Amino acid sequence: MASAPPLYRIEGLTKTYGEGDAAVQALRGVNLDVQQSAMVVLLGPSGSGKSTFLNIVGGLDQATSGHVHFEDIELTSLGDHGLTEYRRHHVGFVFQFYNLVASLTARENVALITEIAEEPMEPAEALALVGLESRLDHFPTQLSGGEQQRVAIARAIAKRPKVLLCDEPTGALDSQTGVRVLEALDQVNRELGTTTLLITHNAVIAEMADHVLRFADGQLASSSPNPTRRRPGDMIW
Ligand SMILES: Nc1ncnc2c1ncn2[C@@H]1O[C@H](COP(=O)(O)OP(=O)(O)OP(=O)(O)O)[C@@H](O)[C@H]1O
Repeated sequence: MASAPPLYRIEGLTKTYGEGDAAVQALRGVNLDVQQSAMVVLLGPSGSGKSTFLNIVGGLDQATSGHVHFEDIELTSLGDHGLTEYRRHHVGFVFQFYNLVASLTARENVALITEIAEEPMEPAEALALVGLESRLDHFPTQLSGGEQQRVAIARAIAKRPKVLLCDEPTGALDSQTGVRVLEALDQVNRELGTTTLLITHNAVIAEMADHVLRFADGQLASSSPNPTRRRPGDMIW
């Protein structure tokens, strides 16, 4: 049986910030296919281009040259309106800081997104998927950092995006709390098949990936499948 086509096909991607003497080449020609439903972990030193790459793939930033094909859409040919539509329909984001609305409960924070989505999950269902079924009516200040991050994940996946892009989602958390957050991402990837790209500085986290990308100096230094994908709870920090 033929394998499914990749979700993303990325060719010759470059990004230069600024001009002349001040120009910074953040990406210098990245070529990559991302398979449907994969859990992909991105590693690399600070400044190697990971966030720039994720921001372009997520339609938050424009490439300088090259192509990003998402299914039959070529992101690099879209203007601001097209990129906004792409993000709205297909992409969920999780960042290091959770950006929850302090005056709203967990359920209400998730509902903010489901109100504008086409076929969203019930907020309670999204929160149950990340293990927060008993925290629906808690406010952010009544939740731990890890629980707040799991609300942010529920909010990102409640619109059933094809892709979940996570930039240092455990960066502000201790390792035990971080593992619970990674378990939530692992669960979402396995149950919903949401293709997930996750940036981290912690190389151990690569053990939960199907595929590991290592960035160095704006290029992909390596792109390798992981022989055994571990559950986050089985990873040793
Ligand atoms: N908006 C910007 N304007 C100018 N330069 C930028 C901008 N964003 C990123 N850069 C530069 O591009 C390069 C790549 O940055 P990027 O944030 O993608 O790296 P990173 O691998 O995600 O780093 P970190 O792990 O520290 O987040 C760096 O040299 C950075 O200083």
